[in-house]
Amino acid sequence: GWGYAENNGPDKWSDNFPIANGPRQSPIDIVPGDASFDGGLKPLKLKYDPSTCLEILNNGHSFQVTFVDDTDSSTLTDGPISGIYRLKQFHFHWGASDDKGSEHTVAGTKYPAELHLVHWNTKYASFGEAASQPDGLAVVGVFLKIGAENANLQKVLDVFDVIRAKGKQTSFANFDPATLLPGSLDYWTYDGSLTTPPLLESVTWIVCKEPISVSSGQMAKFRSLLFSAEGEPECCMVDNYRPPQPLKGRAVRASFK
Ligand SMILES: NS(=O)(=O)c1ccc(NC(=O)NCCCCO)cc1
Ligand SMILES: [Zn+2]
Repeated sequence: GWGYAENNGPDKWSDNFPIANGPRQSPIDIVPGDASFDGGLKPLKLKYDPSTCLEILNNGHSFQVTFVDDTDSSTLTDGPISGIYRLKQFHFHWGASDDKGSEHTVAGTKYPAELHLVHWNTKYASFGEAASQPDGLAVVGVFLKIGAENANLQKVLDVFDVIRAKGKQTSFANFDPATLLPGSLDYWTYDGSLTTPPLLESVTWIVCKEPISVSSGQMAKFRSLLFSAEGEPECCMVDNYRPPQPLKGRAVRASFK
């Protein structure tokens, strides 16, 4: 299956997923000077209920925290979208060293990691149905920058020992993903895709301008996870990011001046 190695990584994904060369692929390099301020963009409205937090899983590509999404308890509204989008999961992408790891870049700058909060449009019956629609998904991206230890993030890192290998999962209750958001919710937005196979072109991307902090020691903890399953040769989960893709004429709008 697909991965991030030389033989199955981003340069090979188009073999099985030809949409990899499509017109609205993600991530992209965001050039602030090329983004156009849109006064019509509303502030993001994120309303998360910690009691909808369900479990944490190592899926062999990243780790993800999944949420109960059978009611409108944890939602994204306003911002660049219309209607109600429900939180399904959040996950991260990161590098083997602090000089790389984010998927989106800002004027060529790579951050050590990037958080993705994945939401689906409730005008569709399910995440899977929404994922195949051009307005089906909305992903909020938050950059992580090396600095002070992040106590909220540490709550997630503290369970890594039990999900070290691919396929491991454990219950993870009462975590509030709002604690991982930056102080300012200024954002850039553009039409894009999933950044991993199936690379579906169904994502309204909402990338926050302000990063959150992570310490170098915490980044080392991310790198203690494994791409490999128990009983397989150990392969550290690092560099699980897709590089920026061609903009192909897309507009990037800014919610701020
Ligand atoms: N990195 S990302 O663009 O935020 C992302 C989010 C979800 C997924 N995929 C996912 O949740 N499920 C895969 C199956 C989608 C079709 O049902 C892949 C990439
Ligand atoms: Zn992602």
